[in-house]
Amino acid sequence: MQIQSRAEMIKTKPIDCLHFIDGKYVPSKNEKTFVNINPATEEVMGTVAEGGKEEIALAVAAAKRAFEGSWRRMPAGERARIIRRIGDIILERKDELAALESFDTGKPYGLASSIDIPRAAYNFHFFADYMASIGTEAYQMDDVALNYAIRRPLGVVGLINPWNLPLLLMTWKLAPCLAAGNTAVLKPAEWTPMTATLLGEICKEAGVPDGVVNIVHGFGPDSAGAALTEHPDVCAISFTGETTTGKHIMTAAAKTLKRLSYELGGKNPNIIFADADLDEVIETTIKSSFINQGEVCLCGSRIYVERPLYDAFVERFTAKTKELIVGDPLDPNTTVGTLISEEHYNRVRSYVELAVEEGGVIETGGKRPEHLSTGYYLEPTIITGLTNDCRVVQEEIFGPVVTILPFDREEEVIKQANDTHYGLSATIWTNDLRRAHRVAAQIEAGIIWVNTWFLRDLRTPFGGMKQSGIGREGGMHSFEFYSELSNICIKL
Ligand SMILES: O=C(O)C(=O)/C=C/C=C/O
Repeated sequence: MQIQSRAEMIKTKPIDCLHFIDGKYVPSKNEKTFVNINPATEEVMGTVAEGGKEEIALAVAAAKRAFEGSWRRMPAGERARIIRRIGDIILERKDELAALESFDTGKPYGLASSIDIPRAAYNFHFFADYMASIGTEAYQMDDVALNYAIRRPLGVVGLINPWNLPLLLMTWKLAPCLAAGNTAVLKPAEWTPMTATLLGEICKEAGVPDGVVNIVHGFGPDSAGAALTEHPDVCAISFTGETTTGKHIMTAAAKTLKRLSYELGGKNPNIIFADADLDEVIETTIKSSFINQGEVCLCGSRIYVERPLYDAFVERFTAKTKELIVGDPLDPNTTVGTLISEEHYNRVRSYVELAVEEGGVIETGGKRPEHLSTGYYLEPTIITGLTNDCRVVQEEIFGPVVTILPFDREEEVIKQANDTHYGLSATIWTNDLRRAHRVAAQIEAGIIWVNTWFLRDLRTPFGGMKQSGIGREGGMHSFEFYSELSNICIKL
């Protein structure tokens, strides 16, 4: 059955994407567009307006007007009600959004429907509630003076978003940005424009005033992305994506001294001690290795197993991996969909070839499934026999590819886990409570899970260290980024 005919079953069709500026859908001034490819069919499923300097200028001007207009003066309770309503409408349109997210990314429809879209709605619900509870600080200087801090919004904020969890990550930024009273210009990833486009009308329907949320499609360099990072009226940029792109944005933003929040790349260790519960480890490690085709910055792609458990783990994990179903993202039985694009597919494939050159053993996967001649499909891949200094163990692959290395001592695996210029997340499996705390405290990562993975409390600090990011978002940390504090000292 053709993939598109399954889409009929889901009753959603791909959409052409215009910019959303000042509350209206508009094409680029120069009418330029680019094509949107469905990664499962490799066919053009629509066109996308290609924005540049001009569209960014219009969007930032609209955001500035809206900021100076009603939005920043809106009572927090009213703003919270509108933000909560955005979450409600996302849930009302879940099936449509999940289908579009699956068309754009090639991820299984079931994953978009169960994780991506509900979490996008929750991002708004969480920050609508959280904003009511935040305070600031006050200090008495004996009977001489009283100090108290007030919190103000920044103004116009640029949000630059990745293609792996498009709506989840865009709303992870937009919700607190709005809750803090800012206005926003969003630049979706060029490969995933459709749910971002719908977010415009969803915000409008929820009561967001025109100009508060603006969406401009386009590319990075010499396009909408670059223009956003250079615009003098944009006072902050929150970016999720590759470390190299982050460095380019920092250079551009320096000229106007923009505040930056970065969640960048990762090459996350998954450390499994011999005392761990193997059934539990296997079940979760299948997810932390291959969910979303391994295209999650938090995936534990470097697996380290204590030697007594190594053979049993490799055998059981490989067998379980072979049971994963690679296929049509719209098929309810599919657990692994396509990679995002031909370019990314070739890049991930090249790492599998490199692994063999570096002496690795492909325990399973590494190829296009025979029965899938069209679409950017790659089998989940397990590689053993490498050493920690191999490029395949050091470099972010961002695909369904993991390496497994044995270790003998705690000190050794901590050293190996930290031997990377990344520092985003880590997973530790052990039932030894003291060891769990001791090892976690020594792993250089911003987010560390023990006996679980991707369990998210949105109040917690979220972000990476080293080359994996700058700053934290989540709970109060988001408000720290999306607002300014002023201390007022009153002489008594
Ligand atoms: O769970 C989150 O809030 C989040 O930011 C996930 C990021 C995943 C990136 O690939």
